Amino acid sequence: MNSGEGTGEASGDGLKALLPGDAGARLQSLRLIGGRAILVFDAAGLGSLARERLEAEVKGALSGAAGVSEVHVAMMADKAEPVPAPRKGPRIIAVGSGKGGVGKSTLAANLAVALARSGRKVGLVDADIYGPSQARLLGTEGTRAVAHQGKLVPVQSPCGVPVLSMAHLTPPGQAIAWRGPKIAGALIQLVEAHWDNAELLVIDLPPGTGDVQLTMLQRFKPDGAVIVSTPQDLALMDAARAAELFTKGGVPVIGVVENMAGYACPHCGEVSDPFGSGGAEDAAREMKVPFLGRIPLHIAIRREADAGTPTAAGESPQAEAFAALAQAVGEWLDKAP
Ligand SMILES: Nc1ncnc2c1ncn2[C@@H]1O[C@H](COP(=O)(O)OP(=O)(O)OP(=O)(O)O)[C@@H](O)[C@H]1O
Repeated sequence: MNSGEGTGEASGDGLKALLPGDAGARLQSLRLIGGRAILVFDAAGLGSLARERLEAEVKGALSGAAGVSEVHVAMMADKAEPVPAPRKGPRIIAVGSGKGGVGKSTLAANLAVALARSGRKVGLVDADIYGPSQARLLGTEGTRAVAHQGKLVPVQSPCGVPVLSMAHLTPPGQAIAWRGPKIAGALIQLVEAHWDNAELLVIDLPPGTGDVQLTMLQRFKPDGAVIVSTPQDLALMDAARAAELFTKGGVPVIGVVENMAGYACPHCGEVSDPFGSGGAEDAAREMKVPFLGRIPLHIAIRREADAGTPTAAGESPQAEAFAALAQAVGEWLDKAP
Protein backbone atom coordinates (compact mmCIF):
# COMPACT_ATOMS: atom_id res chain seq x y z
CA MET A 1 0.00 0.00 0.00
CA ASN A 2 1.15 3.48 -0.78
CA SER A 3 0.44 5.85 2.03
CA GLY A 4 1.49 8.93 0.01
CA GLU A 5 2.85 12.06 1.56
CA GLY A 6 1.10 11.96 4.89
CA THR A 7 0.70 15.09 6.90
CA GLY A 8 -0.15 15.76 10.53
CA GLU A 9 -0.47 12.77 12.75
CA ALA A 10 -2.19 10.50 10.27
CA SER A 11 -0.37 7.83 8.32
CA GLY A 12 -1.65 5.42 5.70
CA ASP A 13 -1.29 2.45 8.05
CA GLY A 14 -2.93 4.35 10.89
CA LEU A 15 -5.91 5.16 8.69
CA LYS A 16 -6.12 1.62 7.38
CA ALA A 17 -6.51 0.40 10.94
CA LEU A 18 -9.61 2.60 11.30
CA LEU A 19 -11.42 0.95 8.38
CA PRO A 20 -14.27 -1.48 9.02
CA GLY A 21 -13.37 -5.15 8.27
CA ASP A 22 -14.88 -5.55 4.81
CA ALA A 23 -13.48 -2.22 3.71
CA GLY A 24 -9.97 -3.15 4.89
CA ALA A 25 -10.12 -6.38 2.90
CA ARG A 26 -11.17 -4.59 -0.26
CA LEU A 27 -8.72 -1.70 -0.01
CA GLN A 28 -6.48 -1.40 -3.07
CA SER A 29 -4.71 1.84 -2.27
CA LEU A 30 -4.75 4.63 0.23
CA ARG A 31 -3.01 7.94 -0.28
CA LEU A 32 -2.91 10.90 2.05
CA ILE A 33 -2.14 14.12 0.25
CA GLY A 34 -2.32 17.42 2.08
CA GLY A 35 -5.04 16.19 4.45
CA ARG A 36 -7.03 14.57 1.65
CA ALA A 37 -7.40 10.80 2.05
CA ILE A 38 -7.94 9.11 -1.32
CA LEU A 39 -8.98 5.48 -1.10
CA VAL A 40 -9.52 3.06 -3.93
CA PHE A 41 -11.49 -0.14 -3.25
CA ASP A 42 -12.01 -3.30 -5.22
CA ALA A 43 -15.79 -3.31 -5.67
CA ALA A 44 -15.97 -6.61 -7.57
CA GLY A 45 -19.31 -8.32 -7.05
CA LEU A 46 -20.84 -5.43 -5.09
CA GLY A 47 -24.14 -3.98 -6.24
CA SER A 48 -24.73 -0.23 -6.16
CA LEU A 49 -26.33 -0.30 -2.70
CA ALA A 50 -23.46 -2.29 -1.21
CA ARG A 51 -20.99 0.13 -2.79
CA GLU A 52 -22.85 3.10 -1.36
CA ARG A 53 -22.90 1.46 2.07
CA LEU A 54 -19.17 0.71 1.90
CA GLU A 55 -18.43 4.27 0.88
CA ALA A 56 -20.58 5.69 3.69
CA GLU A 57 -18.88 3.40 6.24
CA VAL A 58 -15.43 4.43 5.07
CA LYS A 59 -16.28 8.10 5.15
CA GLY A 60 -17.83 7.66 8.60
CA ALA A 61 -14.73 5.86 9.87
CA LEU A 62 -12.13 8.30 8.53
CA SER A 63 -13.87 11.68 8.71
CA GLY A 64 -12.50 13.48 11.69
CA ALA A 65 -9.37 11.31 11.96
CA ALA A 66 -6.29 13.31 12.87
CA GLY A 67 -4.71 14.93 9.84
CA VAL A 68 -7.67 14.13 7.54
CA SER A 69 -9.72 17.03 6.21
CA GLU A 70 -11.44 15.26 3.30
CA VAL A 71 -12.14 11.66 2.39
CA HIS A 72 -12.52 10.58 -1.25
CA VAL A 73 -13.55 7.07 -2.13
CA ALA A 74 -13.32 5.38 -5.53
CA MET A 75 -14.78 1.95 -6.26
CA MET A 76 -13.09 -0.03 -8.98
CA ALA A 77 -14.60 -3.11 -10.51
CA ASP A 78 -12.38 -6.14 -10.87
CA LYS A 79 -11.62 -7.46 -14.35
CA ALA A 80 -13.54 -10.66 -13.67
CA GLU A 81 -16.78 -8.77 -13.07
CA PRO A 82 -19.30 -9.06 -15.89
CA VAL A 83 -18.58 -6.36 -18.43
CA PRO A 84 -21.20 -3.61 -18.10
CA ALA A 85 -23.20 -2.74 -21.19
CA PRO A 86 -21.19 -0.30 -23.29
CA ARG A 87 -21.91 3.30 -22.39
CA LYS A 88 -24.19 4.85 -24.95
CA GLY A 89 -23.36 8.20 -26.45
CA PRO A 90 -20.18 9.95 -27.50
CA ARG A 91 -16.70 8.78 -26.61
CA ILE A 92 -15.12 10.82 -23.85
CA ILE A 93 -11.70 12.40 -23.49
CA ALA A 94 -10.97 13.92 -20.10
CA VAL A 95 -8.52 16.79 -19.93
CA GLY A 96 -6.97 16.95 -16.48
CA SER A 97 -4.11 18.49 -14.57
CA GLY A 98 -2.78 17.97 -11.10
CA LYS A 99 -2.57 21.69 -10.48
CA GLY A 100 -4.62 24.79 -11.28
CA GLY A 101 -3.51 27.53 -13.62
CA VAL A 102 -1.46 25.40 -16.01
CA GLY A 103 -3.80 26.26 -18.89
CA LYS A 104 -5.92 23.10 -18.82
CA SER A 105 -9.18 24.90 -19.71
CA THR A 106 -7.51 26.81 -22.53
CA LEU A 107 -6.04 23.59 -23.81
CA ALA A 108 -9.34 21.67 -23.54
CA ALA A 109 -11.17 24.37 -25.52
CA ASN A 110 -8.53 24.52 -28.22
CA LEU A 111 -8.21 20.74 -28.41
CA ALA A 112 -11.99 20.47 -28.93
CA VAL A 113 -11.88 23.13 -31.65
CA ALA A 114 -8.87 21.55 -33.36
CA LEU A 115 -10.48 18.09 -33.27
CA ALA A 116 -13.65 19.60 -34.78
CA ARG A 117 -11.56 21.25 -37.51
CA SER A 118 -10.05 17.87 -38.30
CA GLY A 119 -13.54 16.64 -39.16
CA ARG A 120 -14.78 15.10 -35.92
CA LYS A 121 -18.11 15.97 -34.35
CA VAL A 122 -17.02 17.24 -30.97
CA GLY A 123 -18.77 18.66 -27.91
CA LEU A 124 -17.12 20.35 -24.93
CA VAL A 125 -18.17 19.86 -21.30
CA ASP A 126 -16.90 22.21 -18.64
CA ALA A 127 -16.72 19.99 -15.57
CA ASP A 128 -14.98 22.70 -13.58
CA ILE A 129 -18.15 23.25 -11.57
CA TYR A 130 -16.69 25.82 -9.13
CA GLY A 131 -14.60 27.75 -11.64
CA PRO A 132 -16.25 27.37 -15.04
CA SER A 133 -14.43 29.13 -17.88
CA GLN A 134 -15.54 27.41 -21.09
CA ALA A 135 -18.48 29.77 -21.69
CA ARG A 136 -15.98 32.63 -21.95
CA LEU A 137 -13.35 30.66 -23.85
CA LEU A 138 -15.86 29.65 -26.56
CA GLY A 139 -17.55 33.06 -26.76
CA THR A 140 -20.89 31.94 -25.26
CA GLU A 141 -20.85 33.96 -22.06
CA GLY A 142 -24.31 35.24 -21.15
CA THR A 143 -26.13 32.47 -23.06
CA ARG A 144 -28.40 30.31 -20.89
CA ALA A 145 -28.78 26.62 -21.70
CA VAL A 146 -32.35 25.37 -22.06
CA ALA A 147 -33.70 21.92 -21.23
CA HIS A 148 -35.70 19.72 -23.55
CA GLN A 149 -37.50 16.62 -22.31
CA GLY A 150 -35.58 16.73 -19.06
CA LYS A 151 -32.13 17.02 -20.60
CA LEU A 152 -29.97 20.05 -21.27
CA VAL A 153 -29.47 21.26 -24.81
CA PRO A 154 -25.82 22.20 -25.49
CA VAL A 155 -25.11 25.83 -26.36
CA GLN A 156 -23.84 26.41 -29.91
CA SER A 157 -20.62 28.43 -29.96
CA PRO A 158 -19.59 30.75 -32.81
CA CYS A 159 -16.70 28.43 -33.74
CA GLY A 160 -19.13 25.54 -34.19
CA VAL A 161 -18.32 23.44 -31.11
CA PRO A 162 -21.35 22.89 -28.84
CA VAL A 163 -20.57 23.46 -25.17
CA LEU A 164 -22.13 23.11 -21.73
CA SER A 165 -20.85 24.71 -18.57
CA MET A 166 -22.24 25.68 -15.16
CA ALA A 167 -21.86 29.22 -16.46
CA HIS A 168 -24.72 28.43 -18.87
CA LEU A 169 -26.93 27.44 -15.93
CA THR A 170 -26.22 30.00 -13.23
CA PRO A 171 -26.49 33.81 -13.29
CA PRO A 172 -23.12 35.47 -14.05
CA GLY A 173 -20.89 35.93 -11.02
CA GLN A 174 -22.94 33.63 -8.78
CA ALA A 175 -20.64 31.60 -6.56
CA ILE A 176 -21.37 27.88 -6.39
CA ALA A 177 -20.97 26.43 -2.91
CA TRP A 178 -22.21 22.89 -3.48
CA ARG A 179 -20.73 19.76 -2.10
CA GLY A 180 -20.42 16.05 -3.03
CA PRO A 181 -23.74 14.67 -4.32
CA LYS A 182 -24.96 17.97 -5.78
CA ILE A 183 -21.70 18.41 -7.66
CA ALA A 184 -21.98 14.87 -9.02
CA GLY A 185 -25.58 15.62 -10.09
CA ALA A 186 -24.46 18.74 -11.97
CA LEU A 187 -21.73 16.82 -13.76
CA ILE A 188 -24.18 14.10 -14.78
CA GLN A 189 -26.56 16.71 -16.24
CA LEU A 190 -23.78 18.28 -18.27
CA VAL A 191 -22.54 14.95 -19.66
CA GLU A 192 -25.91 13.28 -20.20
CA ALA A 193 -27.26 16.18 -22.24
CA HIS A 194 -28.58 16.17 -25.81
CA TRP A 195 -25.16 15.56 -27.38
CA ASP A 196 -27.02 13.83 -30.17
CA ASN A 197 -24.70 14.68 -33.03
CA ALA A 198 -21.41 14.55 -31.16
CA GLU A 199 -19.18 11.51 -31.57
CA LEU A 200 -16.69 12.79 -29.02
CA LEU A 201 -16.90 14.83 -25.82
CA VAL A 202 -13.89 16.70 -24.52
CA ILE A 203 -14.29 17.18 -20.76
CA ASP A 204 -12.45 19.94 -18.96
CA LEU A 205 -11.97 18.56 -15.45
CA PRO A 206 -11.18 20.74 -12.46
CA PRO A 207 -7.58 20.47 -11.26
CA GLY A 208 -6.68 17.83 -8.70
CA THR A 209 -8.30 14.61 -7.58
CA GLY A 210 -11.65 15.47 -5.94
CA ASP A 211 -15.36 14.54 -6.20
CA VAL A 212 -15.78 15.56 -9.83
CA GLN A 213 -12.85 13.44 -10.99
CA LEU A 214 -14.08 10.44 -9.01
CA THR A 215 -17.66 10.79 -10.33
CA MET A 216 -16.23 11.08 -13.81
CA LEU A 217 -14.20 7.89 -13.37
CA GLN A 218 -16.95 5.89 -11.70
CA ARG A 219 -19.94 6.92 -13.75
CA PHE A 220 -18.59 7.76 -17.18
CA LYS A 221 -15.20 6.07 -17.38
CA PRO A 222 -13.63 8.24 -20.09
CA ASP A 223 -12.05 6.51 -23.07
CA GLY A 224 -8.81 8.32 -22.40
CA ALA A 225 -7.23 11.21 -20.53
CA VAL A 226 -4.95 14.03 -21.63
CA ILE A 227 -2.80 15.46 -18.84
CA VAL A 228 -1.71 19.08 -19.06
CA SER A 229 1.35 20.42 -17.30
CA THR A 230 3.71 23.33 -17.46
CA PRO A 231 7.40 22.39 -17.53
CA GLN A 232 7.94 23.25 -13.83
CA ASP A 233 8.89 20.43 -11.45
CA LEU A 234 6.01 21.11 -9.08
CA ALA A 235 3.40 21.04 -11.83
CA LEU A 236 4.95 17.84 -13.16
CA MET A 237 4.75 16.12 -9.79
CA ASP A 238 1.05 16.98 -9.63
CA ALA A 239 0.59 15.82 -13.21
CA ALA A 240 2.02 12.44 -12.24
CA ARG A 241 -0.59 12.20 -9.47
CA ALA A 242 -3.40 13.05 -11.88
CA ALA A 243 -2.12 10.42 -14.32
CA GLU A 244 -2.03 7.87 -11.51
CA LEU A 245 -5.67 8.57 -10.61
CA PHE A 246 -6.74 7.83 -14.19
CA THR A 247 -4.58 4.76 -14.51
CA LYS A 248 -5.91 3.33 -11.23
CA GLY A 249 -9.45 4.03 -12.44
CA GLY A 250 -8.76 2.01 -15.58
CA VAL A 251 -8.69 5.06 -17.86
CA PRO A 252 -5.79 5.02 -20.32
CA VAL A 253 -3.63 8.13 -20.31
CA ILE A 254 -3.43 9.27 -23.93
CA GLY A 255 -0.44 11.38 -23.02
CA VAL A 256 1.00 14.51 -21.47
CA VAL A 257 0.98 17.96 -23.09
CA GLU A 258 3.46 20.63 -22.09
CA ASN A 259 1.70 23.99 -22.03
CA MET A 260 3.36 27.40 -21.73
CA ALA A 261 6.54 26.00 -23.22
CA GLY A 262 9.04 28.40 -24.81
CA TYR A 263 8.13 32.11 -24.87
CA ALA A 264 8.83 33.87 -28.16
CA CYS A 265 9.33 37.60 -27.53
CA PRO A 266 6.85 39.42 -29.81
CA HIS A 267 9.44 42.22 -30.30
CA CYS A 268 12.78 40.51 -30.93
CA GLY A 269 11.66 36.92 -31.57
CA GLU A 270 14.09 35.51 -29.00
CA VAL A 271 12.75 32.31 -27.45
CA SER A 272 13.10 31.93 -23.68
CA ASP A 273 11.81 29.30 -21.27
CA PRO A 274 10.28 31.04 -18.24
CA PHE A 275 9.09 27.73 -16.75
CA GLY A 276 12.02 25.61 -17.91
CA SER A 277 11.95 23.36 -20.92
CA GLY A 278 11.48 19.71 -21.79
CA GLY A 279 10.32 18.77 -18.28
CA ALA A 280 6.98 17.33 -19.39
CA GLU A 281 8.62 15.15 -22.02
CA ASP A 282 10.98 13.70 -19.40
CA ALA A 283 8.10 13.27 -16.96
CA ALA A 284 5.99 11.51 -19.60
CA ARG A 285 8.89 9.12 -20.20
CA GLU A 286 9.13 8.43 -16.47
CA MET A 287 5.36 7.90 -16.26
CA LYS A 288 5.64 5.62 -19.30
CA VAL A 289 2.94 7.54 -21.16
CA PRO A 290 3.24 9.25 -24.55
CA PHE A 291 4.33 12.85 -24.85
CA LEU A 292 1.79 14.65 -27.04
CA GLY A 293 3.64 17.89 -27.74
CA ARG A 294 4.24 21.46 -26.67
CA ILE A 295 1.99 24.51 -26.79
CA PRO A 296 4.02 27.73 -26.67
CA LEU A 297 3.49 30.46 -24.11
CA HIS A 298 2.14 33.13 -26.42
CA ILE A 299 0.27 36.30 -25.63
CA ALA A 300 -2.13 35.69 -28.53
CA ILE A 301 -3.34 32.48 -26.88
CA ARG A 302 -4.23 34.42 -23.72
CA ARG A 303 -5.83 37.29 -25.64
CA GLU A 304 -7.86 35.00 -27.85
CA ALA A 305 -8.95 32.96 -24.84
CA ASP A 306 -10.21 36.11 -23.12
CA ALA A 307 -11.95 37.25 -26.30
CA GLY A 308 -13.78 33.93 -26.76
CA THR A 309 -12.15 33.30 -30.13
CA PRO A 310 -10.09 30.14 -29.59
CA THR A 311 -6.63 30.19 -31.12
CA ALA A 312 -7.18 26.77 -32.72
CA ALA A 313 -9.92 28.25 -34.94
CA GLY A 314 -7.34 30.58 -36.59
CA GLU A 315 -4.33 30.14 -38.88
CA SER A 316 -1.38 31.15 -36.66
CA PRO A 317 1.62 28.95 -35.77
CA GLN A 318 -0.02 28.58 -32.33
CA ALA A 319 -3.12 27.17 -34.07
CA GLU A 320 -0.82 24.67 -35.76
CA ALA A 321 0.46 23.52 -32.37
CA PHE A 322 -3.13 22.75 -31.35
CA ALA A 323 -3.78 21.05 -34.71
CA ALA A 324 -0.74 18.81 -34.14
CA LEU A 325 -2.04 17.93 -30.68
CA ALA A 326 -5.49 17.12 -32.13
CA GLN A 327 -3.84 14.92 -34.71
CA ALA A 328 -1.96 12.96 -32.04
CA VAL A 329 -5.15 12.54 -29.99
CA GLY A 330 -7.12 11.62 -33.12
CA GLU A 331 -4.58 8.94 -34.05
CA TRP A 332 -4.85 7.52 -30.54
CA LEU A 333 -8.66 7.47 -30.81
CA ASP A 334 -8.55 5.74 -34.17
CA LYS A 335 -6.32 3.01 -32.75
CA ALA A 336 -8.15 2.62 -29.41
CA PRO A 337 -10.73 -0.17 -29.26
N1 LIG B 1 -0.07 28.65 -23.92
C1 LIG B 1 -0.49 29.76 -23.33
N2 LIG B 1 0.03 30.96 -23.64
C2 LIG B 1 -0.39 32.09 -23.02
N3 LIG B 1 -1.33 32.13 -22.06
C3 LIG B 1 -1.88 30.95 -21.71
C4 LIG B 1 -1.51 29.72 -22.33
N4 LIG B 1 -2.26 28.72 -21.77
C5 LIG B 1 -3.07 29.30 -20.87
N5 LIG B 1 -2.84 30.64 -20.83
C6 LIG B 1 -3.47 31.63 -19.94
O1 LIG B 1 -3.17 31.21 -18.60
C7 LIG B 1 -4.27 31.49 -17.74
C8 LIG B 1 -4.70 30.19 -17.06
O2 LIG B 1 -5.22 29.32 -18.05
P1 LIG B 1 -6.47 28.38 -17.78
O3 LIG B 1 -7.59 29.11 -17.11
O4 LIG B 1 -6.76 27.66 -19.04
O5 LIG B 1 -5.79 27.39 -16.73
P2 LIG B 1 -6.41 26.21 -15.90
O6 LIG B 1 -5.32 25.24 -15.69
O7 LIG B 1 -7.66 25.71 -16.53
O8 LIG B 1 -6.75 26.95 -14.58
P3 LIG B 1 -7.80 26.58 -13.45
O9 LIG B 1 -7.41 25.25 -13.00
O10 LIG B 1 -7.60 27.65 -12.44
O11 LIG B 1 -9.15 26.58 -14.12
C9 LIG B 1 -5.34 32.12 -18.61
O12 LIG B 1 -5.24 33.51 -18.53
C10 LIG B 1 -4.98 31.66 -20.02
O13 LIG B 1 -5.43 32.57 -21.02
